[in-house]
Amino acid sequence: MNNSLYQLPVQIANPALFDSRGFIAGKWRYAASDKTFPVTEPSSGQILAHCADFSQEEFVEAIEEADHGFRKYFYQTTAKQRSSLLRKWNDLILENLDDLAKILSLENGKTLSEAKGEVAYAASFVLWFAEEAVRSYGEVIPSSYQNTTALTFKEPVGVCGIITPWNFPAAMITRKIAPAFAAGCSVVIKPPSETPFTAIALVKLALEAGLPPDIVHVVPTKDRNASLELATHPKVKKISFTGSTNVGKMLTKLAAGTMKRVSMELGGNAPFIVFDDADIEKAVEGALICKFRSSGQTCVCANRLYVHQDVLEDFTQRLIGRVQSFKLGRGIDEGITHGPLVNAAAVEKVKHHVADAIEKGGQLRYGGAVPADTSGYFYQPTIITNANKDMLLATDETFGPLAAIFAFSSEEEVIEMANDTEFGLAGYFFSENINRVLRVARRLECGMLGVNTGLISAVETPFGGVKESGIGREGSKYGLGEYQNIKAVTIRG
Ligand SMILES: NC(=O)c1ccc[n+]([C@@H]2O[C@H](COP(=O)([O-])OP(=O)(O)OC[C@H]3O[C@@H](n4cnc5c(N)ncnc54)[C@H](O)[C@@H]3O)[C@@H](O)[C@H]2O)c1
Ligand SMILES: O=CCCC(=O)O
Repeated sequence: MNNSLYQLPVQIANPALFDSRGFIAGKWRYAASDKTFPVTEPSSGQILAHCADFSQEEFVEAIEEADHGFRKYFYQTTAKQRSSLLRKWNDLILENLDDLAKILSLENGKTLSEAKGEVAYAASFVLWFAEEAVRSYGEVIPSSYQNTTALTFKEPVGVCGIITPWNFPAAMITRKIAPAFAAGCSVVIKPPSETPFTAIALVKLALEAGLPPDIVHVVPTKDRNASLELATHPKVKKISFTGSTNVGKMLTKLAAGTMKRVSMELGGNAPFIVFDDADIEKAVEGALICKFRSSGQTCVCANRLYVHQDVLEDFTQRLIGRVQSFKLGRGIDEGITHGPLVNAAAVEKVKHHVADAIEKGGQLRYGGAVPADTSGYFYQPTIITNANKDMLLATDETFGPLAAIFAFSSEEEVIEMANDTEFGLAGYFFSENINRVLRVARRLECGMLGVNTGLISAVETPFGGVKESGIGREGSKYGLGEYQNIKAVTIRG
């Protein structure tokens, strides 16, 4: 029998990549209890496969083994050795890009071209941190004591607990574990239960690249309490989480019990501002990317579109014109531009936000319903104007294909509206006036800003938020330091 409890509904060149087992203590295995959980294909609502469902005891086993592997030898590997393993892993990901993208598209629902883009994006973190690994320098500090030298060493933090969301099943994992390996850490990964198979496939390739078996563990589970071991076990020295703000806060509180390092990449509520001096065509292009990418299910998706009253109708008409050409359908099928939402609850949330907005005075300009002829978790791309701050969508991340357009009349007013949120992940604005660009860029409260673009994600750019959108930065030259401790060494004589 295939290692998966089901066969994939499409052919892949390397069938061994699709596996429903976890990898703990050097072995691919099912849970000791034989428990599994179903994983659904969002495009059809049908079960894709069942995945091994591990217990708290199995998390403890993985953590202890990861600690052992870290101490035994990974800590002592050279940066060059780790860099070369990461390079091999990057090559294998790219060689298997088509297969990984198919697995990802099936379990997540995103289109095959989006899935291929994500796998390439995921690989870019592996290559980046292969390069960073060998350029991680300590310092010599001028000491204030006579005849004394002060130095810093950068050391791996140790075992890292990794918890990631379903919306980027590949990239959210590599953005964490590539810098962890580059620094010399070991990892225990709890992949999202909606999309565990991409993570499992990536770990298979990491092992094939030569990463030592006892420093990488992937432990799927549907039992949230079991995975909390990653936030409480004293041998875990760092927890790196991407997901919703509420869960991030809960994990941070638990991690405080043993003073773990934390990286928290949390929810957003991105403002997207179109000033009256903007290039409207550019703004529409930006909105298509950052509102409707992955059907609105990215943490950096625009959630509130603020458009100056003088250009509002022009912008809205042009946006409707472009959205009309979207082709909704099964992500993996040819010609589809937009896939489904992840599950029925996600569809219900969009429905609820749309109904609430209409009840509070919003004007439905496009979409606004579940398409009649689909069986999966679909919702039409939807555009609502006359949005206001009392609507749920003003404060709560919709995480779906709903573009809510608010009118504004002055720069001062829109900055206040944009900053009126506890979140601060991404923001976007469009203006052709350089003075305004610099002024507004300084005043918007967020970790990442797109100016005259809807595309901000790239390996070299620090990814992360302010306010309740998180702690820490991923990717870029800052990402490696999140997995390192700085040790100060003062030498007399
Ligand atoms: N800032 C970023 O980089 C970033 C990136 C992607 C997604 N996100 C955010 O993630 C959210 C969407 O993802 P989601 O719905 O998977 O988030 P989520 O918080 O529900 O789940 C994220 C992960 O945490 C696990 N989890 C959920 N509840 C848990 C609990 N009580 N105990 C232990 N583990 C638990 C999930 O199984 C999953 O692996 C959005 O808010 C989005 O903005 C942020
Ligand atoms: O969903 C959030 C992460 C997506 C990205 O890195 O662009």
